[in-house]
Amino acid sequence: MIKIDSLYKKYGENHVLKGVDLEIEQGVIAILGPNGSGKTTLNKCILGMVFPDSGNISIDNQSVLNKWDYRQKIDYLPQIANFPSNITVQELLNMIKDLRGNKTQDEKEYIELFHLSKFLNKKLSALSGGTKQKVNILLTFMFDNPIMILDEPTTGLDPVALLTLKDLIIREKNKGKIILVTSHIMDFVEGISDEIVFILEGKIYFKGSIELLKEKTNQESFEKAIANILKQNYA
Ligand SMILES: Nc1ncnc2c1ncn2[C@@H]1O[C@H](COP(=O)(O)OP(=O)(O)OP(=O)(O)O)[C@@H](O)[C@H]1O
Repeated sequence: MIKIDSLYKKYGENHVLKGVDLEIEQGVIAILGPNGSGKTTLNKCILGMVFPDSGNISIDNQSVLNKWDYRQKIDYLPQIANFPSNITVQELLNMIKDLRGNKTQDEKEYIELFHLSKFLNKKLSALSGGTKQKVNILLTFMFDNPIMILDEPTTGLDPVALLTLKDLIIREKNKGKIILVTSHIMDFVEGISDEIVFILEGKIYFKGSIELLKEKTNQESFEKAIANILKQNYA
Protein backbone atom coordinates (compact mmCIF):
# COMPACT_ATOMS: atom_id res chain seq x y z
CA MET A 1 0.00 0.00 0.00
CA ILE A 2 1.13 3.55 -0.75
CA LYS A 3 0.07 6.20 1.77
CA ILE A 4 0.69 9.88 1.25
CA ASP A 5 0.04 12.36 4.05
CA SER A 6 -0.15 16.10 3.75
CA LEU A 7 2.44 16.38 0.98
CA TYR A 8 3.71 19.84 0.06
CA LYS A 9 6.16 20.72 -2.71
CA LYS A 10 7.08 24.05 -4.19
CA TYR A 11 9.65 25.06 -6.79
CA GLY A 12 10.68 28.61 -5.83
CA GLU A 13 7.39 30.48 -5.48
CA ASN A 14 5.49 27.90 -7.51
CA HIS A 15 3.45 25.93 -4.97
CA VAL A 16 2.73 22.71 -6.85
CA LEU A 17 1.52 20.23 -4.22
CA LYS A 18 -0.45 21.88 -1.43
CA GLY A 19 -1.42 19.16 0.99
CA VAL A 20 -1.91 15.93 -0.94
CA ASP A 21 -3.44 13.05 1.03
CA LEU A 22 -3.81 9.76 -0.79
CA GLU A 23 -4.09 6.05 -0.05
CA ILE A 24 -3.60 3.46 -2.74
CA GLU A 25 -4.28 -0.21 -2.04
CA GLN A 26 -3.95 -1.93 -5.40
CA GLY A 27 -5.05 -1.84 -9.03
CA VAL A 28 -4.63 0.70 -11.78
CA ILE A 29 -4.93 4.26 -10.52
CA ALA A 30 -4.96 7.03 -13.12
CA ILE A 31 -3.40 10.25 -11.87
CA LEU A 32 -5.07 12.98 -13.91
CA GLY A 33 -5.07 16.75 -13.96
CA PRO A 34 -4.32 19.64 -16.30
CA ASN A 35 -0.82 20.33 -17.62
CA GLY A 36 1.42 21.53 -14.83
CA SER A 37 -0.90 20.33 -12.05
CA GLY A 38 1.84 18.27 -10.40
CA LYS A 39 1.27 14.69 -11.59
CA THR A 40 4.91 14.07 -12.47
CA THR A 41 6.03 15.87 -9.32
CA LEU A 42 3.85 13.54 -7.22
CA ASN A 43 5.25 10.48 -9.04
CA LYS A 44 8.80 11.73 -8.54
CA CYS A 45 8.16 12.33 -4.83
CA ILE A 46 7.04 8.68 -4.52
CA LEU A 47 10.19 7.63 -6.37
CA GLY A 48 12.45 9.79 -4.18
CA MET A 49 13.59 11.79 -7.23
CA VAL A 50 12.00 14.97 -5.86
CA PHE A 51 12.11 15.80 -2.15
CA PRO A 52 8.85 17.13 -0.72
CA ASP A 53 9.00 20.20 1.52
CA SER A 54 6.83 18.49 4.12
CA GLY A 55 4.51 15.56 4.58
CA ASN A 56 5.12 11.85 4.44
CA ILE A 57 5.05 8.98 1.97
CA SER A 58 4.99 5.41 3.17
CA ILE A 59 4.97 2.14 1.30
CA ASP A 60 3.77 -0.93 3.18
CA ASN A 61 3.69 1.11 6.41
CA GLN A 62 7.32 2.27 6.18
CA SER A 63 8.22 5.87 5.48
CA VAL A 64 10.30 6.07 2.30
CA LEU A 65 11.56 9.62 2.76
CA ASN A 66 15.37 9.73 2.56
CA LYS A 67 15.51 6.01 1.84
CA TRP A 68 16.67 4.27 -1.31
CA ASP A 69 16.25 0.50 -1.26
CA TYR A 70 12.47 0.63 -1.58
CA ARG A 71 12.93 1.87 -5.16
CA GLN A 72 13.89 -1.69 -6.10
CA LYS A 73 10.18 -2.48 -5.66
CA ILE A 74 9.13 0.10 -8.26
CA ASP A 75 9.26 -0.16 -12.05
CA TYR A 76 9.21 3.36 -13.49
CA LEU A 77 8.48 4.52 -17.00
CA PRO A 78 9.55 8.17 -17.22
CA GLN A 79 7.65 10.70 -19.32
CA ILE A 80 10.76 11.48 -21.34
CA ALA A 81 13.38 8.77 -21.47
CA ASN A 82 16.81 10.29 -21.99
CA PHE A 83 18.63 7.33 -23.45
CA PRO A 84 22.31 7.60 -24.35
CA SER A 85 22.20 7.96 -28.14
CA ASN A 86 25.35 6.11 -29.20
CA ILE A 87 24.61 2.66 -27.80
CA THR A 88 22.36 -0.05 -29.26
CA VAL A 89 19.02 -1.22 -27.87
CA GLN A 90 20.62 -4.54 -26.83
CA GLU A 91 23.49 -2.73 -25.05
CA LEU A 92 20.97 -0.57 -23.21
CA LEU A 93 18.97 -3.65 -22.17
CA ASN A 94 22.10 -5.33 -20.81
CA MET A 95 23.15 -2.15 -19.03
CA ILE A 96 19.79 -1.69 -17.29
CA LYS A 97 19.67 -5.35 -16.26
CA ASP A 98 23.19 -5.07 -14.79
CA LEU A 99 22.34 -1.83 -12.99
CA ARG A 100 19.09 -3.09 -11.47
CA GLY A 101 20.24 -6.62 -10.74
CA ASN A 102 16.57 -7.29 -10.23
CA LYS A 103 14.50 -10.32 -11.18
CA THR A 104 13.25 -9.99 -14.74
CA GLN A 105 10.25 -11.33 -16.61
CA ASP A 106 10.78 -12.92 -20.01
CA GLU A 107 12.12 -9.98 -21.99
CA LYS A 108 11.86 -11.96 -25.26
CA GLU A 109 8.09 -11.91 -24.97
CA TYR A 110 8.06 -8.11 -24.79
CA ILE A 111 10.54 -7.84 -27.67
CA GLU A 112 8.19 -9.95 -29.79
CA LEU A 113 5.02 -8.18 -28.65
CA PHE A 114 6.41 -4.80 -29.68
CA HIS A 115 8.26 -6.14 -32.77
CA LEU A 116 11.58 -4.91 -31.47
CA SER A 117 13.93 -7.72 -32.62
CA LYS A 118 14.95 -5.89 -35.78
CA PHE A 119 15.98 -2.88 -33.73
CA LEU A 120 18.12 -4.66 -31.12
CA ASN A 121 21.37 -3.87 -32.92
CA LYS A 122 20.37 -0.36 -33.90
CA LYS A 123 21.69 2.69 -32.09
CA LEU A 124 19.11 4.49 -29.97
CA SER A 125 19.69 7.72 -31.91
CA ALA A 126 18.45 5.95 -35.07
CA LEU A 127 15.05 4.97 -33.64
CA SER A 128 11.74 6.72 -34.28
CA GLY A 129 9.93 8.33 -31.33
CA GLY A 130 7.36 5.51 -31.11
CA THR A 131 10.05 2.80 -31.25
CA LYS A 132 12.00 4.57 -28.49
CA GLN A 133 8.82 4.51 -26.41
CA LYS A 134 8.43 0.77 -27.04
CA VAL A 135 11.99 0.29 -25.75
CA ASN A 136 11.08 2.46 -22.76
CA ILE A 137 8.06 0.18 -22.12
CA LEU A 138 10.18 -2.97 -22.50
CA LEU A 139 12.68 -1.64 -19.94
CA THR A 140 9.85 -1.07 -17.47
CA PHE A 141 7.82 -4.23 -17.98
CA MET A 142 10.71 -6.68 -18.12
CA PHE A 143 11.13 -6.33 -14.35
CA ASP A 144 8.51 -7.79 -12.06
CA ASN A 145 8.00 -5.57 -9.06
CA PRO A 146 4.87 -4.88 -7.00
CA ILE A 147 4.58 -1.19 -7.98
CA MET A 148 4.64 0.37 -11.45
CA ILE A 149 4.66 4.09 -12.18
CA LEU A 150 3.89 4.84 -15.83
CA ASP A 151 4.20 8.51 -16.77
CA GLU A 152 2.50 9.10 -20.15
CA PRO A 153 3.13 5.55 -21.40
CA THR A 154 1.14 6.06 -24.62
CA THR A 155 3.36 8.77 -26.10
CA GLY A 156 4.03 8.11 -29.78
CA LEU A 157 2.52 4.61 -29.84
CA ASP A 158 0.57 3.37 -32.88
CA PRO A 159 -2.91 1.87 -32.30
CA VAL A 160 -1.62 -1.73 -32.29
CA ALA A 161 1.09 -0.96 -29.72
CA LEU A 162 -1.49 0.95 -27.68
CA LEU A 163 -3.72 -2.15 -27.48
CA THR A 164 -0.72 -4.31 -26.56
CA LEU A 165 0.18 -1.87 -23.79
CA LYS A 166 -3.41 -1.91 -22.46
CA ASP A 167 -3.37 -5.73 -22.32
CA LEU A 168 -0.01 -5.73 -20.54
CA ILE A 169 -1.14 -3.23 -17.92
CA ILE A 170 -4.25 -5.31 -17.21
CA ARG A 171 -2.14 -8.47 -17.00
CA GLU A 172 0.22 -6.88 -14.45
CA LYS A 173 -2.73 -5.48 -12.48
CA ASN A 174 -4.23 -8.97 -12.25
CA LYS A 175 -1.08 -10.06 -10.44
CA GLY A 176 -2.12 -7.71 -7.60
CA LYS A 177 0.26 -4.85 -8.40
CA ILE A 178 -0.25 -1.15 -7.79
CA ILE A 179 0.00 0.64 -11.12
CA LEU A 180 -0.02 4.44 -11.22
CA VAL A 181 -0.65 5.81 -14.69
CA THR A 182 -0.54 9.38 -15.92
CA SER A 183 -2.13 10.04 -19.30
CA HIS A 184 -4.05 12.68 -21.21
CA ILE A 185 -5.67 10.04 -23.45
CA MET A 186 -9.07 9.54 -21.85
CA ASP A 187 -10.03 6.46 -23.90
CA PHE A 188 -6.88 4.74 -22.74
CA VAL A 189 -7.44 5.74 -19.12
CA GLU A 190 -11.04 4.52 -19.24
CA GLY A 191 -9.95 1.13 -20.60
CA ILE A 192 -7.49 0.34 -17.82
CA SER A 193 -8.32 2.23 -14.63
CA ASP A 194 -9.94 1.05 -11.42
CA GLU A 195 -9.81 4.51 -9.88
CA ILE A 196 -9.23 8.08 -10.92
CA VAL A 197 -7.27 10.58 -8.86
CA PHE A 198 -7.74 14.11 -10.16
CA ILE A 199 -5.27 16.76 -9.04
CA LEU A 200 -6.33 20.38 -9.14
CA GLU A 201 -4.78 23.44 -7.54
CA GLY A 202 -2.24 21.27 -5.73
CA LYS A 203 -4.77 19.02 -4.02
CA ILE A 204 -6.73 15.87 -4.73
CA TYR A 205 -9.96 17.19 -6.20
CA PHE A 206 -11.52 13.78 -6.80
CA LYS A 207 -10.70 10.16 -5.99
CA GLY A 208 -12.99 7.32 -6.99
CA SER A 209 -14.31 5.22 -9.84
CA ILE A 210 -15.11 6.52 -13.30
CA GLU A 211 -18.79 5.75 -12.61
CA LEU A 212 -18.73 7.94 -9.50
CA LEU A 213 -17.00 10.74 -11.40
CA LYS A 214 -19.69 10.63 -14.10
CA GLU A 215 -22.39 10.67 -11.43
CA LYS A 216 -20.84 13.58 -9.53
CA THR A 217 -20.40 15.70 -12.63
CA ASN A 218 -23.73 14.60 -14.08
CA GLN A 219 -22.13 13.61 -17.38
CA GLU A 220 -22.75 10.50 -19.46
CA SER A 221 -19.18 10.05 -20.66
CA PHE A 222 -15.84 10.01 -18.85
CA GLU A 223 -14.34 12.50 -21.31
CA LYS A 224 -17.20 14.92 -20.70
CA ALA A 225 -16.89 14.45 -16.93
CA ILE A 226 -13.22 15.47 -17.06
CA ALA A 227 -14.00 18.38 -19.40
CA ASN A 228 -16.74 19.46 -16.98
CA ILE A 229 -14.31 19.68 -14.04
CA LEU A 230 -11.85 21.69 -16.12
CA LYS A 231 -14.50 24.06 -17.47
CA GLN A 232 -15.93 24.68 -14.01
CA ASN A 233 -12.53 25.52 -12.63
CA TYR A 234 -10.95 27.36 -15.53
CA ALA A 235 -13.85 28.92 -17.46
N1 LIG B 1 12.53 20.74 -11.57
C1 LIG B 1 11.65 21.72 -11.61
N2 LIG B 1 12.02 22.98 -11.32
C2 LIG B 1 11.12 24.00 -11.35
N3 LIG B 1 9.81 23.84 -11.63
C3 LIG B 1 9.39 22.61 -11.92
C4 LIG B 1 10.27 21.48 -11.94
N4 LIG B 1 9.55 20.38 -12.25
C5 LIG B 1 8.29 20.80 -12.45
N5 LIG B 1 8.18 22.12 -12.25
C6 LIG B 1 6.94 22.92 -12.33
O1 LIG B 1 6.00 22.30 -11.46
C7 LIG B 1 4.69 22.33 -12.03
C8 LIG B 1 4.15 20.91 -12.09
O2 LIG B 1 4.89 20.19 -13.06
P1 LIG B 1 4.64 18.65 -13.33
O3 LIG B 1 5.60 18.22 -14.39
O4 LIG B 1 4.64 17.93 -12.05
O5 LIG B 1 3.14 18.69 -13.90
P2 LIG B 1 2.29 17.62 -14.68
O6 LIG B 1 0.94 17.62 -14.06
O7 LIG B 1 3.01 16.33 -14.73
O8 LIG B 1 2.20 18.27 -16.13
P3 LIG B 1 2.00 17.66 -17.62
O9 LIG B 1 0.58 17.19 -17.72
O10 LIG B 1 2.23 18.86 -18.49
O11 LIG B 1 3.02 16.59 -17.83
C9 LIG B 1 4.83 23.05 -13.37
O12 LIG B 1 4.49 24.40 -13.17
C10 LIG B 1 6.30 22.89 -13.70
O13 LIG B 1 6.74 23.96 -14.49
